[in-house]
Amino acid sequence: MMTQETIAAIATAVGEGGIAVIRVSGPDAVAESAKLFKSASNIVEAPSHTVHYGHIVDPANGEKIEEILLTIMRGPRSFTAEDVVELSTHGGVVAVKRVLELLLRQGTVRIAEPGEFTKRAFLNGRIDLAQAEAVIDLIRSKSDRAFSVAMKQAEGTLSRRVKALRHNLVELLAHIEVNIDYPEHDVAEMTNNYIRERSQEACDEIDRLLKTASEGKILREGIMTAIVGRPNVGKSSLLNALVQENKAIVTDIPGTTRDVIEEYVTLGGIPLRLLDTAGIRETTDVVERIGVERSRTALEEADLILFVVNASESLHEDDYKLMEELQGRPVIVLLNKTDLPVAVDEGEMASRFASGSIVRLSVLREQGLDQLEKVIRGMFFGGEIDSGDLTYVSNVRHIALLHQAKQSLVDAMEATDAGIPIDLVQIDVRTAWEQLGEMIGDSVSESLIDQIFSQFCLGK
Ligand SMILES: Nc1nc2c(c(=O)[nH]1)N(C=O)[C@@H](CNc1ccc(C(=O)N[C@@H](CCC(=O)O)C(=O)O)cc1)CN2
Ligand SMILES: Nc1nc2c(ncn2[C@@H]2O[C@H](COP(=O)(O)OP(=O)(O)OP(=O)(O)O)[C@@H](O)[C@H]2O)c(=O)[nH]1
Ligand SMILES: [Mg+2]
Repeated sequence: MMTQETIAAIATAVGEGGIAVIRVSGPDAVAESAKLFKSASNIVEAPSHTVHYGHIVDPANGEKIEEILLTIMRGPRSFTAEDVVELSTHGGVVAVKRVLELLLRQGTVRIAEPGEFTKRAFLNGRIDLAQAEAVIDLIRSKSDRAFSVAMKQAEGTLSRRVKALRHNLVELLAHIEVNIDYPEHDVAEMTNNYIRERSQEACDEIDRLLKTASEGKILREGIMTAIVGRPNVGKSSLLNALVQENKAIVTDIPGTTRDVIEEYVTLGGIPLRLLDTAGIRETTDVVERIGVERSRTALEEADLILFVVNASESLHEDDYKLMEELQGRPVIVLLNKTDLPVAVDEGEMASRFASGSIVRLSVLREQGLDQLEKVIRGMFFGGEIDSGDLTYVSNVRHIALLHQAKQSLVDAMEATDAGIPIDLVQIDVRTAWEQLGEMIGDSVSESLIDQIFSQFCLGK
């Protein structure tokens, strides 16, 4: 599906900068650029992957417009797998626009749609759909880790696992096919076992991929972590210690924090979206009561709750009330102020919460924060965040397809168990194979492709 039109766009962000780059791709990229380019080198003849110094000149009147560097990459060894020319102009909005206008004025070059360069890389078979989608994630990633994950996917790690899965399903399909053609009663049971085993294996791999989805979301957006507890136990002090800055006001007056304070912090490689909340207690103060309501909302929405208790006092009625609400939630109990004599009944806490989730802390002395970090890592990644192949399914489209493929395989296994003829079972397996294919862009509709690439920015 080779495209014939030549397209151009500004590839760098619009605004002031050192340089700006115009990218041109398509069969006329070199010839059309050459019409505007005055240089010691003849770029029509120049070899691929060479850079040339020269000027952009308006062919209408010979006026020198810009001093540029021009790069040639001939297809298929280019980003789009077509002939690509990049013109780097001086930064700033005016110069780059004038050069682009000159290129477009000639008639055969048109402005690219958002994502069209990457779309061509896909249509020309240089990358698959999952890789192309990762390019969007690359651009949007806001943390080093999210970037590394997207980079891996752009390199094809997810695609390889999906392809391996499909390869196994093709083998299974072939096996079933043989049995449809030569049905022998005594091998039927063996075939059924084989279908069950292979489908189960595929389901297990899909589950592993799906498990990475929630971890992937956490890596991109941070674990929503609410710091809760009754007033004056040291919640704001904890926030400040974790972000290593005095973001929240700390005083010894109960009810200091009135509104939810939000900060991002990376703890042992795990991004947290920390919410410091107003101490939860019954109160008649109107402002404080609104704050307490906001604390409750944060508590309800949190992925992780840091429940702070003042260990130097015995448990308070407000603590008991809160503990009731925390039942069944992902909680880490922080016994704070352990620099003071401990009065809280630790045995009682241990009977209410899993022992691994109780951490002794002194925010004042900065003690116990490393233990907190360990517990968080353990809870979310089984302590394995730094290892693994960095495959994270992040895209909602991929997640939906994985769920569908898994369901098709479950259908196949159930059909087998129910003694349904294997040519019908085969249909379910084939459906799973097709659904996985859609992840990497096998058999996807044109409108879906358009929709995916329209999310890109101009010039990508
Ligand atoms: N100037 C410039 N910088 C850029 C890009 C670009 O397009 N232009 N990229 C745009 O995103 C990124 C680099 N990505 C690229 C990926 C593949 C190919 C490419 O030409 N691949 C060919 C040839 C490889 C080779 O010569 O060995 C291929 O894979 O077939 C180029 C850029 C980041 N920096
Ligand atoms: N001794 C001791 N004091 C602490 C510790 N952590 C915090 N404090 C003190 O406890 C008091 C209350 O701290 P905050 O961080 O404001 O408490 P809070 O839970 O945010 O309180 P509210 O915002 O009112 O709900 C301050 O005087 C802190 O200095 C600790 O580990 N040990
Ligand atoms: Mg506070």
